[in-house]
Amino acid sequence: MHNLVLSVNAGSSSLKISLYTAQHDDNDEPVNLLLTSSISNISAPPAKFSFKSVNATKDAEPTKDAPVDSIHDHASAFEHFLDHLKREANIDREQITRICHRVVHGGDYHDPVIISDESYHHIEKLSDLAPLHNGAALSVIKACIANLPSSTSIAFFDTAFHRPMPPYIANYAINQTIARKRGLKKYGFHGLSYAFILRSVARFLNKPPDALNLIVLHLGSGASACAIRQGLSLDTSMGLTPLNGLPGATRAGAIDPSLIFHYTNKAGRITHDRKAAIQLHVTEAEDILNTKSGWKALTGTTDFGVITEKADLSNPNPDYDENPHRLAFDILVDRIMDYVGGYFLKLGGRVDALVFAGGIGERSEPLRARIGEQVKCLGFAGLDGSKNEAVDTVDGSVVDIGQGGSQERKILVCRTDEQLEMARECVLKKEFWDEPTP
Ligand SMILES: Nc1ncnc2c1ncn2[C@@H]1O[C@H](COP(=O)(O)OP(=O)(O)O)[C@@H](O)[C@H]1O
Ligand SMILES: CC(=O)OP(=O)(O)O
Ligand SMILES: [Mg+2]
Repeated sequence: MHNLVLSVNAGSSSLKISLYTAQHDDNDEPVNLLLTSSISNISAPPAKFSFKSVNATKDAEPTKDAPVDSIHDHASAFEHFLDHLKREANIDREQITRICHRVVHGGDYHDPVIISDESYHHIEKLSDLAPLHNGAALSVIKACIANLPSSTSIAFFDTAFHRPMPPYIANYAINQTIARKRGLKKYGFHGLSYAFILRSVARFLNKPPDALNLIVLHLGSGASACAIRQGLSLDTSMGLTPLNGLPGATRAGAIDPSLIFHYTNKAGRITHDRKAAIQLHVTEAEDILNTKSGWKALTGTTDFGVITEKADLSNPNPDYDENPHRLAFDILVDRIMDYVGGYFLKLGGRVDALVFAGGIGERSEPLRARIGEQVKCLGFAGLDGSKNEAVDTVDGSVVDIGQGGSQERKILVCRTDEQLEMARECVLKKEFWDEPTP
């Protein structure tokens, strides 16, 4: 076996890894999955390690959510994965010829690029604009260069999907000379996920992607919404950085920008994390809003599953001082409504589907139920309760949870897979296979 493609997704709290064989001669699917691994809770230790070979009995026993004390960041998570791969899965590292890396902020890079000194430094320079992400991805890229020297690392960018956003949506109402000089505009993120979702929903609905209008909610540790018009990103809730828009595990989401100067008088001081693999130059305010806010600040947990359990959702008159979990839940529902309502209007009401994705979107049945109820006023038929409960029992990447079978506006769940999106594109792009590996 040779020509294996490893695909690595450094999220803010997780590292998700898949290994595929490249299938250049197969017209149907360019890749074939061999194994998946994920390390979650990286920012809320102990990290949890999972590993599953497609051919589990032959290769290795699956591992699920095993706590690992030695994992404290993305680089140590990746090293743990490599050790496991060597010990348990009987896979020779030399066979891995291409490694795809999800890089959240690409700035003005749109197409995927092979990692070179130049592209590495481009990504490094953007680290301050994605403080929870670019440095983490670079630490994994470094580990690949050290541990898998014969493979080619390729960066794929979350920002690329949002390139078609019209200027009146992507630009802020600030001085445009300064904005252009410094690249201060809305970039948008979770683009690899939105690309996967668009492709999967198009196949599910049997329509070409460029005929689809969607409102997609990618709700994970970082959460964002996206309006897709005729297969192109029209608007998205994250901005210059992944901080804006919906709140997340440790992120505040959109706030009045003046708030930071009232929150702390040290707002502008530059903070330094001496342990960080890449030195960041972010202010105290950015650090607070990125790492000490969101669900963690409101409730003490970053796990939205725990928040949902403790939210006492059947209580119609919650006491928010007594129950911060309910406050967190209701804040998320409220902010989602802002985007769903706004995007519905921007799409002129022509919406083929509302799609839930990401760790929360795929697993939180109560959150989907609440949103499903609220969007009825927009002409959605509402959720089918039993389909909503049974999502985990249905195979495939897309599940219809709406009432009836033929609604005009569907409500769907999509099991998003950024690793697969990158690996497919890697195999389909001839340029990544023409050059001999270094
Ligand atoms: N059963 C559940 N119900 C609601 N939320 C869940 C559940 N299980 C996991 N989650 C949430 O999913 C989040 C992880 O989402 P994911 O998209 O995998 O994260 P990342 O942004 O790191 O890629 C966790 O932080 C947790 O809050
Ligand atoms: C962009 C972003 O926030 O990604 P994640 O949700 O994976 O942290
Ligand atoms: Mg993610």
